Amino acid sequence: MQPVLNIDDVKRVEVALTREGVSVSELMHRAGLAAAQEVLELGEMDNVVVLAGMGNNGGDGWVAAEALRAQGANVTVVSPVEPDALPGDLPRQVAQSAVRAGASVLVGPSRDELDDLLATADVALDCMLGTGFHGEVRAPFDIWIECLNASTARVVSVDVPSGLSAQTGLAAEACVVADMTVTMLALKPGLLTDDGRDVCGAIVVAPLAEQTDRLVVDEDPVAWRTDLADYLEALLPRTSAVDKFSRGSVLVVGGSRRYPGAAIMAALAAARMGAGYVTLATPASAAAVAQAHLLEIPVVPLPEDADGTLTADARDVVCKLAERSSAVLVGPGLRVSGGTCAVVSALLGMDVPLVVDADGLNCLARLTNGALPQYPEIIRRSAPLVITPHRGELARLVGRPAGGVSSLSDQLDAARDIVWADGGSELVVVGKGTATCCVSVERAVLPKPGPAALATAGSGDVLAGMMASAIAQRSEADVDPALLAAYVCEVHAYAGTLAAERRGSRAVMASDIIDVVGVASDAVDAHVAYPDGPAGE
Ligand SMILES: NC(=O)C1=CN([C@@H]2O[C@H](COP(=O)(O)OP(=O)(O)OC[C@H]3O[C@@H](n4cnc5c(N)ncnc54)[C@H](OP(=O)(O)O)[C@@H]3O)[C@@H](O)[C@H]2O)[C@@H](O)CC1
Ligand SMILES: [K+]
Repeated sequence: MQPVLNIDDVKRVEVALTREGVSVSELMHRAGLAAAQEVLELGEMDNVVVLAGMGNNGGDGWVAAEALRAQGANVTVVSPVEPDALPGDLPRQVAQSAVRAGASVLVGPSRDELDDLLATADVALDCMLGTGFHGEVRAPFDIWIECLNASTARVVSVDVPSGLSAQTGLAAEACVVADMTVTMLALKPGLLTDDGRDVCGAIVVAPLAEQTDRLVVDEDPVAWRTDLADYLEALLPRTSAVDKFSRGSVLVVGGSRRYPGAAIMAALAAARMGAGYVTLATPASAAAVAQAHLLEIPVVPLPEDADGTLTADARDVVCKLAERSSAVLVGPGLRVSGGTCAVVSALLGMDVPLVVDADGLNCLARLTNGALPQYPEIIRRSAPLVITPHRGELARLVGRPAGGVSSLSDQLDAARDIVWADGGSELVVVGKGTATCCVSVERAVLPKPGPAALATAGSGDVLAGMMASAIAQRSEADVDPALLAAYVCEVHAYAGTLAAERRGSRAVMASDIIDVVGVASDAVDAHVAYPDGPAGE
């Protein structure tokens, strides 16, 4: 797994490195050399343009320029001011050194001059703005970014694409779209989520010092990005010695007269993820339509009110069914009412692994007055509990205003508020977004995010069904619950990719994802188990 650090923690690592004798000047040299090395590895890169800003990100660029010049490249550095006029000591010194080494400098070019220069470039190094960037991009960098994005040069961004917040992943109006980002010391959350996913290109981490790994871990990384090999312990069992019950049984509690579909999709996804036996319990007036869609899955009708929503009387039947299940999912299509809240509350009180999704989460928000971290006893239990909120649901659960969870960083913060208040190892918060985090009290795990095709109605219901299925199949196993949840997200993401290949990237519907869950999990498992084998290539 690769550690992900908040920007403030990256700065602390920088300070810790200086305490261990690696100066900021030395770090800047190593950063520039690391960027130059990546450029050299691209191959025939004779003409290089370096767009340098005024801070240390620019300093990295001047060092890279000198190193590439030493390798025989034609290097032109574009700077807003003369090298001697750079305000920071370090950037000024490395700029003066690059000039002495023969790098050409173009100061304050017009748009046409910059366009002409970039037209001759094989590669452009983006060193305008790094982690010190804030607000909207000011001149001249806004214009430089436009020219760069319009050019045909390969673009390598140093540390972070200029214009992107490395913390939030939100891009300013002007933001470099890179082919590659060489980021210093560790991954940052903003590179992995939201606009960051579209503008970073391939991400290479340059550790800069042998002490870095240790010092990064000392800073308690805000998250860990998984590699496929990390999932080995999370793989679902594949043995011939099974019957339908030993493969895990899942109870899905969901649906309403108005929304029968969500629960149907969750039940189907649970079956496709490998549970041997799935039961759907749904309000009586949704049961007939559900049964018509579910040939292999029994549907149990439950007491309902005049709106076709569960009443509190449903609790007894649900709890009896839950006792016989290896895992329960509650929420998809449920709606929020006194009756549904009573059912969710009863399930939380049981000793059965439980996944709470969608309206199950909205019931949980209502049961805790929109302040779940203040009522940890409601979710504290001995059996596993996985809650799967998207950003809006997560905001409601922790009492933030609408839109109050708007980045991966926010997702991680809000999820931590919940798991730390709970304090137990049974709880995982799967915070869904353009990057999904699986957060337990132990750590936060980031699975590889899926394609935009997954952002479609019902996709979350499918994930929730898959999650309950995986937990049912691993109920006896001692596996890190955040890792198991991340594995399920990874399979869901790959199923989205397969569905997009089959249907077209904008045409995927949730049922297309369900259809390929089985082949997606086979493929992910093969990659995990045999990373170098034919399936892993
Ligand atoms: N951490 C590490 O270990 C290492 C870090 N290293 C490198 O240091 C970088 C961080 O350097 P940094 O702190 O000097 O900030 P940086 O990104 O160059 O930006 C500051 C400049 O940008 C300007 N500026 C800001 N906002 C702006 C806007 N909206 N529009 C326009 N301008 C704006 C700001 O101007 P000001 O706001 O001060 O007027 C100032 O001039 C980091 O990303 C990495 O590359 C490596 O060298 C070694 C190891
Ligand atoms: K940059």
